Amino acid sequence: MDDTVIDIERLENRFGTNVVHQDLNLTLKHGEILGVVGGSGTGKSVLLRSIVGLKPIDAGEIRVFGQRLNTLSAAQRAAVERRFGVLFQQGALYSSLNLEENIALPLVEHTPLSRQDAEHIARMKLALVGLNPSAAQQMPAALSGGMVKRAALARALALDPDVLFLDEPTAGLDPISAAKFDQLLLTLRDALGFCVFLVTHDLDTLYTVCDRVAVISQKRVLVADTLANVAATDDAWIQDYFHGPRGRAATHAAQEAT
Ligand SMILES: Nc1ncnc2c1ncn2[C@@H]1O[C@H](COP(=O)(O)OP(=O)(O)OP(=O)(O)O)[C@@H](O)[C@H]1O
Repeated sequence: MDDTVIDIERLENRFGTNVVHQDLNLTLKHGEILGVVGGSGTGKSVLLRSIVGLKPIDAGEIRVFGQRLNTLSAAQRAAVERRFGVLFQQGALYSSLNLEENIALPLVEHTPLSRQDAEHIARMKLALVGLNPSAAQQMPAALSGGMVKRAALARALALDPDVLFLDEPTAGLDPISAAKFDQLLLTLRDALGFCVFLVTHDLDTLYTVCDRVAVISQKRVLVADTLANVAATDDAWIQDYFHGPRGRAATHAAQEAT
C-alpha cells in the first residue's frame, strides 16, 4: 500500500533572481513525524509555505493525498487545505481574542457549526493540549510562551487535520517547556494519527520525536532518512550540525533517556 501523503518532485521556488529551491524532492508518509532541518535561509519556511498554498511554486509538482495541487480549482484546493493544520513560527494567536475564541475561529469560518458549538469544541481542544479549562477565557498576552504554543497547537488541531505543519514550534521556549511540547506532540500523533511536517533547529526535538529527518542544503533535499543514517551522511554541514557540541549533547541526552 502506498503510504505517501505528500509527494514533492523537482520543486523550484525563487524570488526574483534568488533561487531558493531547485530540483527538490521529498515525501511525507502517513503517520510519520518528518523533521526538516538546514542552515538559516536554506528555504525550510518557504518549502512549508509552498505546500500549504501561501507561496506559488515556480516549477515542479506537489501532490497531496494523490492530487496535483497546481491542477486543482480554488474550491478543490481549499478542500485539501482544510485537511492541514498549521502552526507558524511567529504569533499564531489573535491578541484581541481570548483562547476559546481563537480556537473557535477556524471552526466558525470553515464549518456550519454555531459559535456556541465551536466554542465547546475549542474547550475540548484546549484540554487535548493540556490547558486548564480556566485558560479558555484568558487573553494570549497573559500566557507563558509554553502556553501560547499549546494554544496555537490547539488551534492548528481545530479542524482535525490529517497533516500538521509546525514551523519551529519550540523556538523561544525554555528547555523544560520545549521537552513537554515534544512529548505532547508525540502523544497526540500516536492518539490522533496525523502526520507532521516539522521545521526545527532544535536537536533535542529531532532526537525525541522525529521518525525521519530531511536536510535542506544547496537548494534541495540532500538526504531524508532516519536520524542515524542522516547523522552518518558524509557532508560538512551535517557533520558540524550533528557532531558539533550541541549535537553531541543532544545525542547524549537521547541515550540517557532510553
Ligand atoms: N517573501 C519573500 N520575499 C523575498 N524573499 C524571500 C521571501 N520569503 C523568503 N525569502 C527568501 O527565501 C530564502 C529562504 O527563506 P526561509 O525563510 O525559507 O529560510 P529558512 O530556512 O526557513 O530560514 P531560518 O532557519 O532562518 O528560519 C531566503 O533567502 C529568504 O530571504
